[in-house]
Parts: sequence; C-alpha cells; structure tokens
Amino acid sequence: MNKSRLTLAQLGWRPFFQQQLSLEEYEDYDIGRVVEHHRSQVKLAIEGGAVTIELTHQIEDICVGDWVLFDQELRLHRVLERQSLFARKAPGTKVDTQRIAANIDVAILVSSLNQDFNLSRIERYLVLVREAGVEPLVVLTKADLCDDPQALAEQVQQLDNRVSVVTLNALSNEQVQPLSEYYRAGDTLVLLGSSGVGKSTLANTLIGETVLETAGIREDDSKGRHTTTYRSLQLLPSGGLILDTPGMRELQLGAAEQGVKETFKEIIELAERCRFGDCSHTNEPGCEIQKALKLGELNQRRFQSFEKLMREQAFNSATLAQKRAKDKAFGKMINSIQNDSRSRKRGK
Ligand SMILES: Nc1nc2c(ncn2[C@@H]2O[C@H](COP(=O)(O)OP(=O)(O)OP(=O)(O)O)[C@@H](O)[C@H]2O)c(=O)[nH]1
Ligand SMILES: [Zn+2]
Repeated sequence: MNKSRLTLAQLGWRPFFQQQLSLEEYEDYDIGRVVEHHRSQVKLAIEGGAVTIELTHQIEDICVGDWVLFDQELRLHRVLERQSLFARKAPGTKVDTQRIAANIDVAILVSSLNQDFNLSRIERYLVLVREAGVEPLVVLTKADLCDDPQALAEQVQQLDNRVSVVTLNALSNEQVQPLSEYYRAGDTLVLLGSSGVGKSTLANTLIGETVLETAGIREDDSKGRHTTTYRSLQLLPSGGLILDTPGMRELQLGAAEQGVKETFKEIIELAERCRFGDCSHTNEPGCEIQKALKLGELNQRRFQSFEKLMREQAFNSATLAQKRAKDKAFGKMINSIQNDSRSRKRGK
C-alpha cells in the first residue's frame, strides 16, 4: 500500500471533524492527524504525506490520534474536538491524567491465554474502554499454547455478553485476518494490554506486507530515540488504521465512574434494588448484592473487582480534582504577584 497517496478519509477524517471548521479555517489552514507525539514536536499524517510540527508550550493538551489545523509556517492552530479519548492516571505517585489516544473507533483488548490470563485485568481495561465510549473487542492470544482456549473465552464472555471475544494465534495470518469484520475502512483501532501479550505481533500480522515499510519509517524518524517509547498510527491493508501502544506496566484509572458502572451493569442493577439507598452491601437487611452472592448468582471475585475499581477511580478523581483546584489557585496567586509588581514598577 502506498502511504503517500492516503486521503483524509483513509486517515479517519469524518463529518464530525469537518463540521468543526469555519469557512476561514477551511481556507487558511491545513488538516493533519497526530501519528507521533514527542516531547517538543508532533508528526502529522496529512493528505498525501507527513509533516513534523514543533510544539509551543500553549498546546500541551494534544495526543496521538488528534486532528489538528496548522498554517503554512507549520505552526499549530488548534486541536479539534475529539470523538473519543483514552486516558488513565499517570503511572507512579504523580497526580496527573495521561492521555493515551484520541478518536478511536475500536479498542482491541489483548490478553494472552497463558499464566497471564486474568479476568480482573480484563475488567480493568473494559472500564477504560467504556469510559472512553468506545466499543471493545477482546482478543485472547497464544491460543496455540493453551489446552482449552474456548473455556477461557467463555469466562470472558460471562463478564459481558455484549462484548465480542476472539481467541487466536497472533502469529497466524489465517487466524488474524477475520478480525477485519470488526472494523471498517477509515476506522481507527487501538491495541491495549499488558506487556508481552502479543500486541505488536498482532499488529504486524494485521499490517502484513507493509510491516517493513513501517519499520523503515520508525527507524529514520527515531534519531536515537527508543522506538518503543512512542506510539504510532499505521495503515492496515483493509483500510483501517492501527495504533500500537507500548505495553502498560500499570493501568490506574482516573475518573471513570461511568466506565465502571457500564462494565459492572448487573451489580449496579442489583444495588438499585437494595432496601436502603445508601446500602454498603455488607450486612444490611434487604441487600440484594449479599443475597446474590449467597445464591451464587454473583461471584465474589467480580464483586471485589467492582469495589476495587470503584474505590480506585473515586480516589484518583478526587486527587485529580484537588490538584486542578490547587493549580488554579497557584496560577491566580502568580498572576496577582505579577500584576502587583507591574503596578509597582509603573509607580501606581
Ligand atoms: N505462540 C504464540 N506466541 C505469541 C503469540 N502472540 C505473541 N507471541 C509471542 O509473544 C512474545 C511477545 O509478543 P509481543 O507482540 O512483543 O507483545 P506486546 O504485547 O507487543 O509486548 P510490549 O511491546 O512489551 O507491549 C513474542 O515473542 C511473540 O512472538 C501467539 O498468539 N502465539
Ligand atoms: Zn446492598
């Protein structure tokens, strides 16, 4: 596939983005999609090619997958409103939100069918995907190394019967190609999952023949940077775009109440039927959750997973809100100090 002849539509341009442009903007600016995000520059895929744009400090709120407008001097004009956004709490103790990818249509949750298989981790990723308002597709890799892939696939299916679950060997072209029925030309896919589960392998098999070209592009653009530390959008032969993310050692949820509620829908429905509106689901009479746990209609693992993710997102969203408030107050203080000193200099 010849990358230099890509149209905007092939890059994922949609009416949703087109509608955000004023006539002046349409005439005066060029349109690009962020395919790589480095510390001080972004690489954009544009109609018929690519450009690199230096970032000024004003626009730090930008991430891979974003649509942007830029001028003839290669200055960024603005980032267009997003159709979807994946974000998590920044890893470690730092209190911050980290944007992973924007304008995604299909999220492929990759998990392997070996010792690494873990339902609670899959639930954690489902929350992230639901929070972003994107459809999840669960792909269970290393089926060739597993005695009974179907049994594990069913366990995943039981988490949510609305989710599609596929088991495969990511190295097998024949097994990977049918995934194309889950996306359309111009759709952007993202691969999410822990390190080593087979995301890059799956991406390479999906990309097929263009893989060498991809490697070339990464190489000559990396300038000594470690190639796996940035994300990149690549074109699939069937017309979709794929975004490979580096394996996440740690996926901590930021504010994701809606995502948790959607992922654990049946638990929310039970809780709504508890006798007390503020039921803690521990020992209250008329607690539907305790009842379901006793009857075996709800399993303990799933309930604990729900409680853990709910607490985590509540805690992190509270600290994020506090930080934002603090930053704002600090900004105001700096402004007033600067204003004071300016006034003094002017002798007022
Ligand atoms: N047998 C078998 N091996 C696989 C399969 N999928 C991936 N592998 C192997 O698993 C190893 C890790 O795969 P990667 O594709 O690098 O995993 P990743 O998720 O991209 O890992 P990070 O880049 O660290 O995030 C490689 O040696 C792959 O060849 C599979 O379905 N079957
Ligand atoms: Zn209850």
